Amino acid sequence: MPEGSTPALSPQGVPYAELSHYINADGQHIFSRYWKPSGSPRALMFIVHGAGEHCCRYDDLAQILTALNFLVFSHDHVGHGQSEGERMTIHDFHIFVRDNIQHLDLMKKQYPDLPIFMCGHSMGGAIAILTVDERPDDFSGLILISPLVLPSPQSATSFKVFAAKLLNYVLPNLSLGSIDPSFVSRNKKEIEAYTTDPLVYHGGMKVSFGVQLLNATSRVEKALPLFKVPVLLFHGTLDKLCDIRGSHVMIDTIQSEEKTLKVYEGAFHALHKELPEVTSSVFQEIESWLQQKLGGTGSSNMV
Ligand SMILES: O=C(c1ccc2nc(C3CCCCC3)oc2c1)N1CC(N2CCN(c3ncccn3)CC2)C1
Repeated sequence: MPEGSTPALSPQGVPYAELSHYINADGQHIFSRYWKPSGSPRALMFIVHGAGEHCCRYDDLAQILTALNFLVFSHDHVGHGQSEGERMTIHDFHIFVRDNIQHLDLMKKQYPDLPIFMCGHSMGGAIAILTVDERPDDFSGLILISPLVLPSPQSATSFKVFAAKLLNYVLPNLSLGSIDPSFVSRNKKEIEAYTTDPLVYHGGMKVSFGVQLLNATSRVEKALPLFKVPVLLFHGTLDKLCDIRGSHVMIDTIQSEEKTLKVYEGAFHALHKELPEVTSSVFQEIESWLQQKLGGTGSSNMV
């Protein structure tokens, strides 16, 4: 460290020298996380978290994947968790995709011969779709948990969309309010864990961020007709944040030979943080789909 210079600190005041991270194209420190299997890895899994949360919330899923000898990696998007950047603020949604591709290339360099899968939740699902769309040959499969493909009709009526786009010019930092976690999961323990997590952003979503999410849904819609990578999709019928119709549109539009949509009756948005019977089913489905991808042939079905 040159004399006199102060060490770069995370938003929580931890020196980045003590944290795994990479530096993105804008010179921002992006906190990264790695879960390594005990043996030599047979594949890589890139986990992409959603808006307001952070990658360490995916430890449960990562543990299951390392038991399958996956090396799991992820990072906190700019403006999230332990990464730099104004909280939940982005002027171009593509920055999330750009940073994803940078991390992907770092891991490809380190593990050039391993197949790579990606798993995204909610906004992270949109980021994952757009990342795979840019690098289709880099991925052996994509897993999506309640992805943001279409906004829910409640949160994005045409009046609200029009108002948000207009407001974005005059009051981009105006809060649209924050998510009620009880709308997102029926699991009281998970709701408590989320609401007390200091790395989660509990502030309201800014108008400018909501507009970027809308832009993302338009980009995703354009990407679907040419999408060919194998997909495993999960969606709850009572998702109030990301409309399940988006997953139906996706499964009907993509050209992937192997595509599966698992619908969970009565389940809310965060399927990986839902009632135990839902979350364990999702994790079991992920396990068997990956085992089949790495060992058997693919198939296409919807249940
Ligand atoms: O990525 C999202 C997210 C959040 C808000 C959104 N609003 C939209 C609309 C808004 C209008 C314009 C079009 C898009 O999409 C969103 C996606 N995430 C991750 C999810 N969080 C919710 C809270 N979580 C939670 N809550 C309770 C228990 C466990 N986890 C973690 C996951 C929400």
